[in-house]
Amino acid sequence: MTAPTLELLPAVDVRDGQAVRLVHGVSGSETSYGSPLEAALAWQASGAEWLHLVDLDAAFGTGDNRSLVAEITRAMDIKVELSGGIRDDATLAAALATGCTRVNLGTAALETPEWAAKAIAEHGDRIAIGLDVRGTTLKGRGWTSEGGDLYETLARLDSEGCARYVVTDIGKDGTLTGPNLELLRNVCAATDRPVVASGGVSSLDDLRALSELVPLGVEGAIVGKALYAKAFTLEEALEAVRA
Ligand SMILES: O=C(O)c1ccccc1NCC(=O)[C@H](O)[C@H](O)COP(=O)(O)O
Repeated sequence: MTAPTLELLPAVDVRDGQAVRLVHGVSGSETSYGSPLEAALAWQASGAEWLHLVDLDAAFGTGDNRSLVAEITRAMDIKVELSGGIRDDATLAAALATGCTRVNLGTAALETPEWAAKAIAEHGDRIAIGLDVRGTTLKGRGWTSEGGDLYETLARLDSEGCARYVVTDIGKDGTLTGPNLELLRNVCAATDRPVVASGGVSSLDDLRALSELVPLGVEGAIVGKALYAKAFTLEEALEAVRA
């Protein structure tokens, strides 16, 4: 039997209707890359099986791009993971109604844990929890507010039946400095649920290093800046994780 390959999730982060990249997730640090729909379609045409689609305005509380994000999700033939500002019944219902494969809850898991637990119980595998950390401290509200200890929260979410975690080292995000492999190893040691790695991928070697963590529980990797900066193509990335 062949070992599973690392899933790749090219990212489209949307701010004010544009595809952007941030550095360390800081509002105002964005570089614009034009139409998010065109970016999403381009990743799909390049062979992506997943799209990681983030509404940054909803995450930061500076408005939202919900109708655009829904339009992009509906235009995709591939699986879509939706993130950003999904924090209550209305935003969760709207996100799930787009037909996305799953949604990421971040802030809600920290600020309204009972609501997040209910969402996990009701929607199972369609809910992933985004664990966005500096060191081992979780961050919410577009990574601006403190949200407690990573490992305590992970234990709580495991006990509530969370299906999957998306783990971002904010210090690495958008910096092209390589993923935090130690953090990912530690998270995989603390949970038996699959982990999607996010933040910092800069090279095909980074993707090969993440592939080596698949047996530990790393299921996928979100890739943003490296693709937009043309450090490699998505086709090359897909080939590298297959090899
Ligand atoms: O995902 C969120 O909800 C979010 C909220 C606030 C700021 C950033 C957010 N997400 C960013 C991403 O998911 C990035 O696209 C991803 O980590 C890729 O990082 P990189 O490859 O380093 O560009």
